[in-house]
Amino acid sequence: MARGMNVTVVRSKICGITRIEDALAAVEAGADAIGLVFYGKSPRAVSIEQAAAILQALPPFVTSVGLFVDMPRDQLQQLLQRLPLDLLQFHGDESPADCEGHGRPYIKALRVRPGEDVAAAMAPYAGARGILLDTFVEGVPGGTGASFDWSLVPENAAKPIILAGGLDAGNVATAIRQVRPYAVDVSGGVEASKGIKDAGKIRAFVRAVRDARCDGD
Ligand SMILES: O=C(O)c1ccccc1NCC(=O)[C@H](O)[C@H](O)COP(=O)(O)O
Repeated sequence: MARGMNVTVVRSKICGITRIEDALAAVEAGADAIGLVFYGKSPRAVSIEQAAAILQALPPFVTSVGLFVDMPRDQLQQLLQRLPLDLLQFHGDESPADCEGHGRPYIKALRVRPGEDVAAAMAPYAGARGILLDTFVEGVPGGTGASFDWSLVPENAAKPIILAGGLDAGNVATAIRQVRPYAVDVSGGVEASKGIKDAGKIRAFVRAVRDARCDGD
């Protein structure tokens, strides 16, 4: 039983996309979603204009995810008037109320500390479509390239779990077998340099996700 849902195919999101060519490489590799970072301190941040061009270039049936870190509500709502993002990912200290009321579904990212009670941390976000579990690094809200203790992921999570943090083509199959997530998410593990994706690494990652087999499958 995958955490949160009983899926036979684990979905994948390629995050930190900054170029149309990288978005299309993710789509061609079979990724299910792409992530666009609207957090200015990240080397993967995109402008509204960059994001609009990337979204315009996407073919159908690929979910576009906007990533935010404690963005003021009015600024977020102005951005959403200009960008047809399918899903919002809140990666900061947003309360459930901060995540609601934008007219878009959302996922909440939780950064997992050693020994964290993840089920308790998830509980307030009943309105989320899913919970992204990432690695806690002091002062770095996301894109750390570091993994966390996957044994901390609750067995019967109340929401679909998206596993993130330090994944790459070399470890994602092990992560899937251990955690059995609804989906996986990667940024640094498919890059040539910060914000510049490597199409070959993207293909290898998605292939490794597709080839991963859970016990009993
Ligand atoms: O990717 C970033 O630079 C980033 C910056 C600030 C907030 C979130 C960010 N990324 C969010 C993601 O969903 C990443 O894919 C996730 O943190 C995993 O990153 P990585 O460990 O590099 O695969």
